[in-house]
This record gives sequence, structure tokens and C-alpha cells, in this order.
Amino acid sequence: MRKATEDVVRPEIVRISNVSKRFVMRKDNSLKERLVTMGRMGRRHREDFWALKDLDISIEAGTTVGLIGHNGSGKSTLLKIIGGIIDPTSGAVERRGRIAALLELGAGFHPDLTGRENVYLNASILGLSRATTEERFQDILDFASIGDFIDTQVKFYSSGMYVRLAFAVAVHTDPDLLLVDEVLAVGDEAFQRKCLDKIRAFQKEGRTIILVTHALGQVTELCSRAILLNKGQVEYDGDPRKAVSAFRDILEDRRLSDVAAVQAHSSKPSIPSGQVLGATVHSVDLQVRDGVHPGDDLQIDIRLEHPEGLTEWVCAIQIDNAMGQVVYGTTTKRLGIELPVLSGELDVQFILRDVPFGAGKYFVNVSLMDMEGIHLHDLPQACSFDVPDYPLAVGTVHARPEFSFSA
Ligand SMILES: Nc1ncnc2c1ncn2[C@@H]1O[C@H](COP(=O)(O)OP(=O)(O)OP(=O)(O)O)[C@@H](O)[C@H]1O
Repeated sequence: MRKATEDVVRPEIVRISNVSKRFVMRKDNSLKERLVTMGRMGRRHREDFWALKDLDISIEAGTTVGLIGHNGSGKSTLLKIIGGIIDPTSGAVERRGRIAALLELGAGFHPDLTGRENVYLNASILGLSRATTEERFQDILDFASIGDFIDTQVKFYSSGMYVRLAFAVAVHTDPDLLLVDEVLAVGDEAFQRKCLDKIRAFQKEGRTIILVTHALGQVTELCSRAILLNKGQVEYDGDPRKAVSAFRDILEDRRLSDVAAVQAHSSKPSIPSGQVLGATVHSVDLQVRDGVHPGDDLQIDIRLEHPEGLTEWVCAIQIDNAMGQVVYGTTTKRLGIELPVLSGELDVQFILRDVPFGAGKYFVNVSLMDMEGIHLHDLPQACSFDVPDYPLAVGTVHARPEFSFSA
């Protein structure tokens, strides 16, 4: 087995020079338009789309690089270009060593062949001799753990079984460079853990891994470098934590403009039922620098209005993390608060003591409800706050870790 190359100058394993990729999009017009333009189809219905623009990236051997970015930012296209599955429209890609690629499901295996036949076919495409494949076959089978399905045609496999076998073959072909595109998300948790262990073993052996993932925790945990793509260009390249935080900023900008668009299109209720006009959130201790820190008291100021007077009502807050999962919620009803009549505008405040949020971005949603819990008006993502990185742990909950052992 190879040794990690920690203190050696690392050679370049991939060089991407001035790479751009154009796709031609066919615009489907209505049947009427198609009939009218019949015989003159072609260019009028085709549109160039640049999935990647002028990329210059150099990847050193022995590093683990995460490619992140929102849907359609070009991550898979870049990975396919690195793997030589597709060619760039312009620019050059140089690579060294043996490559194993786990790209989209369905690529690489022949549906009519059995798992066993596909292992031999796939291994030979990846450069392994038949004798070596035979030697490693049992290991591949053990890793995939798909049992008797190995002699079934792969067209009958579930997506999980498929990815198990594909990953097992890829990691047993002794690759210098392993490319993994999101496919790991398909397997069950136990298998994902097994794959992550294998990736860690590869790292120790000094192999290079390029990973496309939407699991941002994986990026900060596994990668030594992360590249953030945005509209086919490199937005950030370097420290994984900084890349993830820059990505969250992009996500927030998109979210806010989506929310603004929804609000602009949603018509006001015809019967006046009250409104949440706005909300702000900040740490009660205004001395506190950037963001909200674990242990701070969080203050949410909300402005509500009702034109005619609402006698029995409830104000609710819900805090979501950047993945849209609810992490906290409460209402004035739960707190047993008797509210005054809501007539005209009114400011209310929630103070959450001693908040234990883990690093990341959080969104505050505010609702005005009646006593039965019927929503009279919602203001989703009314405001947001950031909790800075905590080097000792990841996750939505903050807790100070301590560790001890006894022999
Ligand atoms: N074969 C193709 N023909 C036309 N357009 C394509 C093709 N492959 C990708 N695209 C377009 O290129 C853009 C980048 O796609 P790509 O799959 O690389 O994005 P991604 O960042 O991997 O997205 P996701 O996170 O959704 O997987 C998208 O707008 C996509 O529609």
C-alpha cells in the first residue's frame, strides 16, 4: 500500500486550462409555432448555453476536493470533463494516473448483463486484467453485499444495489483519482458510512478524490479543499469552511429573491384578517460582534397590524436551518400570554434565552393565527441570523465537547 504524501511536494494530477463547455438547448415551441415554422426549424429553436466558463483549476495528488454549488451550477459537467466522459467545448484537460468515476446512476453498467458480468466488463474498462479482477472479485462482492443478486441482470437492481456494486468495483480498481458524483446519497446509511470509511482510507493512502455533494457537512468534514461553482464559474476555491459559508450566502440571496417574488405575486386577502408586516432578529447583547453565538439571548422584534381590530389571536415563530428543517418553534398561546386587541399596528417581541444553535444560517418565519391555529397571515423567512463556525463540532445543536478515557 502507498504511504500518504503529507510532507512531500504534491505533483499535479489534474490540470484544467481555460475550459468552457457549451450545451445546445432545444427550445420546444407550441405545436402551432412548429407547424408555422415547419421546414425552417433549426437555429431559431436552438439556444447556446454555457454550463462552464473559462475554468482554470489545478488539482494536486493526494488532496480531497469538494465541488459545491446550487443545482445547475456545473458541478457534474466539470466532473464528467475531468473524467474524460465528455469533452470541453474549448480549453484543455490534462490528467495523470488511473481514474475511477462514479457518476450518474446508469452509466458504466450494461442493463442486460448480470452484476457478475458487469464487474468483469467494468473492471476491464477501468484497466484491470481478468486475473486481477478474479483475485479481487470476492472483496468486491463483500463490499457490495448484494448477495445472490450478483447473478441477476442489473436492470432489475434497485438504485441502492446498483450504486453498491458500482462503488465496490470503482474502489477495487486501485485508482489514483476517484470521482464521486452525489451517488452516495442513494445508498442506505450503513452503506454510506462504509463508503465514507473507504474514502478516508483512500485519503490515508495518498489518493486523490473529487466529490460532488450537496451534503455540506461532508465537505467540511472530508475535504481539504472546496470549489464553489456559480453559473459555471469558480466563485470560491480554497478552505472548505469558507466555501460552505460563501455558498450559504448565495443560497440566501436566491431564497430572499424567491420569497420576494412569491410575496409580490400573492394577492392580499380580500377580507381584512391582519398581517405580519416585518421582523428583525438580533442578539440581546448588542455588544456581540458578528452573528449570534451559542449562549446569547436572541431577540425577535415583530410588527403586526389589523385594520379593524382582532380580539383573539396568536403570534407564532418558527426557526428553520438552511436545509429547511424546523429547529425551533413557539407561540404566544403556548406561553399562555393574553394579548391585547390587535388594532392598527403593534410591536411584539420574543426573547429566546441561552440559544444553543450550532454553526450555520437560520431563518425566522412569523405567523399570525387565530386561537384554533388557523393561519391568518404568514411571513416566511421574515429575517435570518448566522451562527459562526465552531471548530470543535458540527451540527444544528451547540454543545461544548469534552473527552476523557481511562485505561
Ligand atoms: N447534456 C446536456 N445537454 C444540455 N444541457 C445540459 C446537459 N448536461 C447539463 N446541462 C445543463 O448544464 C447546466 C449544468 O448542469 P450540471 O448537471 O453540471 O449542474 P450541477 O451543478 O451538477 O447540478 P445538480 O446539483 O442539479 O446536479 C444545467 O443547466 C444543465 O441543464
